[in-house]
Amino acid sequence: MSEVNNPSPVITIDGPSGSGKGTIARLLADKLNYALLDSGALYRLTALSALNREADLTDEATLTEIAANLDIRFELRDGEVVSLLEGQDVSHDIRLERVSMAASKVAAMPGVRAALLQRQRDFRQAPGLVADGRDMGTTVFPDAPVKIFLTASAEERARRRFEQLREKGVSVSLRDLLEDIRARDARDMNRATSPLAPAEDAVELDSTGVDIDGVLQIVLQLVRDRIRA
Ligand SMILES: Nc1ncnc2c1ncn2[C@@H]1O[C@H](COP(=O)(O)OP(=O)(O)OP(=O)(O)O)[C@@H](O)[C@H]1O
Ligand SMILES: Nc1ccn([C@H]2C[C@H](O)[C@@H](COP(=O)(O)O)O2)c(=O)n1
Repeated sequence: MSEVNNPSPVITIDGPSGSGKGTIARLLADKLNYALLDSGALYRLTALSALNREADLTDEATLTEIAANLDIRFELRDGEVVSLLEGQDVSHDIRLERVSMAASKVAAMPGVRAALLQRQRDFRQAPGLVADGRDMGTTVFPDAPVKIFLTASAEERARRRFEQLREKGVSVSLRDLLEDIRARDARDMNRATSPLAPAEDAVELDSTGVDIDGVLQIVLQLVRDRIRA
C-alpha cells in the first residue's frame, strides 16, 4: 500500500509547559525507533531569530516572514538533538527565559503558525513519528492514531522546573516559576488560533505524583493497544 493511503503512524503528545511532554516524547521515540518532532523548538527558533534581528515582536507580518524563511536544522550529536539556526548551534540559547517568553508571544500569531505548519508535517516518516507540542493532535496531525494530552498540576510543574533549574545551578524562586507557568498556560489556552486543548479523541493523562517511568509505561500500553495490537 502507498505511503499516501497508509501514512506512517504519529503519536501526538500535547499539554501545558512542564507536564513532561518532551521527556516522554524522547523516551518513546527511542523505544520505538520513531522520529521525533519537538514543535516548541520551531517557535523558539522563530523567536530567537526575531530577537537576533531586533524585530518588533508585535509585528505579525515580519514574524511570519521570519518563520517562513527560517534556516534551521536539527542534528543528532552524541544522542542529543542539536538545534542549528543559520548553521550556529543555538540549543542552549533557545531555552533562555527571554526566548521562552518571546516564543509564547510569536506562537499566538496565526501567520506564524500557518508558516510553520507544513514544516512540522514534513517530520512524518517511516516507521513513525512522536510529535510533542500544544496542537499536534488538534491541528498538525489530526489523523494521528494515538493522541495523548499530558497534564500535571501547576504546582507540580513549577516544582519540576525548579528542580531542573537547580540541577543546572540556576537560582530562581518557586513562586516566580509558578506565576510564570500560570501566565504561559493562560496565553497558550486563550489564543484564538490552535489554543492548547485536548483533541476530542485524545487520552488525558494527569502525571501529578506519577514518576517518569510510570508515565512511560502507561503511554507504551496505549501505543500497543492502538498501533501494535
Ligand atoms: N512524571 C514526572 N515526574 C517527575 N518529573 C518529571 C516528570 N515528567 C517530567 N519531569 C521533569 O519535569 C521537567 C520538565 O519536563 P519536560 O521538559 O519534559 O516538560 P515539557 O512538558 O516538555 O515542558 P515545555 O513544554 O516547557 O518544554 C524535567 O526536568 C523532567 O525531567
Ligand atoms: N505546537 C506548539 C508548540 C509550542 N508552542 C508554544 C508554547 C510555548 O509558549 C512555546 C515554546 O514551547 P515549549 O518548547 O515550551 O514546548 O511555543 C505552541 O504554541 N504550539
